[in-house]
Amino acid sequence: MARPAGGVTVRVPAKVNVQLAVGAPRPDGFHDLANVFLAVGLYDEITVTPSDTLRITVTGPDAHLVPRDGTNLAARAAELLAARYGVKDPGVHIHIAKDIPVAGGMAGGSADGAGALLACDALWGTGAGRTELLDICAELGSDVPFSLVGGAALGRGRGEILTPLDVRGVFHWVFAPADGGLSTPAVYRECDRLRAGTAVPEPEATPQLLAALRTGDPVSLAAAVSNDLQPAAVSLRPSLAATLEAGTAAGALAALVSGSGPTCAFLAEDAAAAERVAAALTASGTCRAARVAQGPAAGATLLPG
Ligand SMILES: C[C@@](CO)(OP(=O)(O)O)[C@H](O)COP(=O)(O)OP(=O)(O)OC[C@H]1O[C@@H](n2ccc(N)nc2=O)[C@H](O)[C@@H]1O
Ligand SMILES: Nc1ncnc2c1ncn2[C@@H]1O[C@H](COP(=O)(O)OP(=O)(O)O)[C@@H](O)[C@H]1O
Repeated sequence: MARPAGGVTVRVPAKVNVQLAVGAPRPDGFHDLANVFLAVGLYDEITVTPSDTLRITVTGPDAHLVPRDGTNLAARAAELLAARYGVKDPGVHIHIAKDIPVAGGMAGGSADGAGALLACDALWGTGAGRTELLDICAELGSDVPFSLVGGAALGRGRGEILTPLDVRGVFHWVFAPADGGLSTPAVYRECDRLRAGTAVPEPEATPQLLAALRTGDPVSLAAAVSNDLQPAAVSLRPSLAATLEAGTAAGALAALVSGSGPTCAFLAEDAAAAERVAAALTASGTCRAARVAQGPAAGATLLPG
């Protein structure tokens, strides 16, 4: 389906967590993190046009899995912005062209929240500054601020307190979405269950990982990636072990679960190696699909016209 005419369109990337260090549960139910985000070139496009009421439409392979009601993060973003700035006619048609796997650990819902916020700000001329937009993003969800800024960043707190990171060059990735998603709160609960009775250290980004990003060396990055949620995701979805193994056997430098999963992420030496890993994963039958993408990618971006 073509983009609805006469609107404002924003393109927003997915993310992979190259390190996800998870602390002990906090009294508010969240976990303190050292969350090293890398935005990657798989995108949702959010188009907003004036309408009498709030209306959501979605296209794309996973469209049927996306809520069309007020729980959609894009709808919540529009409502929060309108309430904060006293927008007189906040009716809006939000169209989501969805390419990011749903409930896949790649922050697709967060991308749509950040995208709708930026698009509505432009449509309504609210003139919210970067700080105000980031503040609304943090209210929408822990990962939403990163979807707005993109690139690479260290997320502290519950992931919403961002420090941009230097990255040299591009890293070549393969992403293997699974059939069916995993619930983020359920994966954090499983992580707590698996670690019950053990001392959980304060989460810290490792110097080796940050150095690997700065030098742009995929072999160094592969040696440093880690995800504390991976054992929990594999515990809830044991078939992920076969997907990870298939990517490693195909020559990936590193294989890890993306965030809370179930999408598996594979780091490759270069573009040609990524294509080979993707082909082998597709042929292995251990995942729904396999797609190459590069990171870092730019954050939420207004598209011309
Ligand atoms: C795991 C991560 C890694 O980047 O991403 P996904 O894999 O979901 O994409 C994030 O921490 C997901 O962030 P996000 O999806 O924005 O979570 P939120 O809406 O803020 O929170 C949903 C639920 O996840 C749990 N949660 C989230 C963040 C955090 N630091 N600690 C938590 O325990 C809580 O149970 C919370 O109620
Ligand atoms: N715009 C949206 N796109 C996808 N899912 C959304 C959206 N808004 C709310 N959700 C809800 O958020 C859940 C998590 O979706 P998503 O952000 O894609 O995954 P993850 O948190 O694993 O990165 C979905 O199962 C869905 O119920």
